[in-house]
Amino acid sequence: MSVDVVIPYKYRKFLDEELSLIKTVYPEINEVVMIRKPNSKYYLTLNKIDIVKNSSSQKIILMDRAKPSQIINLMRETRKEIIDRILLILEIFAQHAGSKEAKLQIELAKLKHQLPLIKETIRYAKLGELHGFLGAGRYGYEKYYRMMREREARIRRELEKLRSIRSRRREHRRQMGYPHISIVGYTCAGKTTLFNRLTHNLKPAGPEPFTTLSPKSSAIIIDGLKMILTDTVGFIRDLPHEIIEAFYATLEEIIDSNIIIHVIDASKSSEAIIKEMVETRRIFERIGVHGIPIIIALNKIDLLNSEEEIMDKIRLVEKYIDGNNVIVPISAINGKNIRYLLNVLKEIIRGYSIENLRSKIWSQTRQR
Ligand SMILES: Nc1nc2c(ncn2[C@@H]2O[C@H](COP(=O)(O)OP(=O)(O)OP(=O)(O)O)[C@@H](O)[C@H]2O)c(=O)[nH]1
Repeated sequence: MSVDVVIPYKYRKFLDEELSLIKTVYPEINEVVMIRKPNSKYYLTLNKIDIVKNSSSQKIILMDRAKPSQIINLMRETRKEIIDRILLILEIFAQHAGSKEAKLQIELAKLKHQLPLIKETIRYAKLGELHGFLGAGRYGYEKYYRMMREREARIRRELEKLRSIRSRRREHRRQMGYPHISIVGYTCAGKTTLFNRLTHNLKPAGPEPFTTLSPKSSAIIIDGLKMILTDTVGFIRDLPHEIIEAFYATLEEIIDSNIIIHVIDASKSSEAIIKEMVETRRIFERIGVHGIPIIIALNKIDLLNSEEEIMDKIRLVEKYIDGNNVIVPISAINGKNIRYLLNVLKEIIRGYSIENLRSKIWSQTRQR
């Protein structure tokens, strides 16, 4: 099924990234419409409405947040289904949801996101403004709304139960005294590939975003030192706060880590890398990551053309880190520098200071 895409002008620099997100669910994109200033009633301006109205697609992907009233008006005007950016991300999550917890979290986020829209639909129905398309009747919507609220309460209770089981499991791990390492980073940075390399596990790793949805942990032993490694869900630029909240249990693991491995795709442009560093820091602040040593795994160096290019990327990232961070350039796919990475992990766990480590790594990197 082909779709039309509406992208606010502010995202023009990330057009490729936004389109690749969409393509993971809807491979066939028909029209791409850029919007400078949304129309207060329809979100789209009237001449842009004509473009999507006359296209052959049945759905419009609106890569922004729109008011419920704007969505309903646009649906009425175009007679097409509207999927906004949050719903799209939830659809991508749903494609990869493995655990029961992840599935419930997605459903909860979806319900929470749709409730205001249903409420607005009821308001319109009460005003008698929804004839024909969307005009399923006020009582139908009210019943649906009540059902959704009940389902929401049930999911919350279930999630609470699952969360406490998981925190008991974490507590157990802590009591066993094993250090906990979380692998975090943007979607498609190579987290799962690195996790697989470090644990020799076989987990799905693919070019499409969000291959990892529920936290997966595995024990690894480096020179007799046992530690627990966890692969986490991928971050996304402008991650909607509704999703942060819904995925709190997943991200919770990060706060409890002794060390964080932040995987960055070094083959991206400098601008994209800086944006990701800044955004990741914001996410860390939001979920309460403080004082945890962070290893920046500058991944995919096999895609860079020369040692100089690798050094350039290291220098770039260095400008955005603090004293608690150390950079290790790696290739998760061919294993380059993985031994360095393991050594750094080991040294941090043994109490080696990041400052000392940093100069050691630098000299090793230069000698390669
Ligand atoms: N060239 C190259 N490709 C890599 C490397 N590491 C990962 N990839 C590729 O990058 C893509 C994404 O890798 P994943 O490991 O699934 O990425 P992820 O960060 O776990 O992604 P999400 O689960 O979506 O958050 C896959 O096609 C990998 O094969 C690397 O070191 N070099």
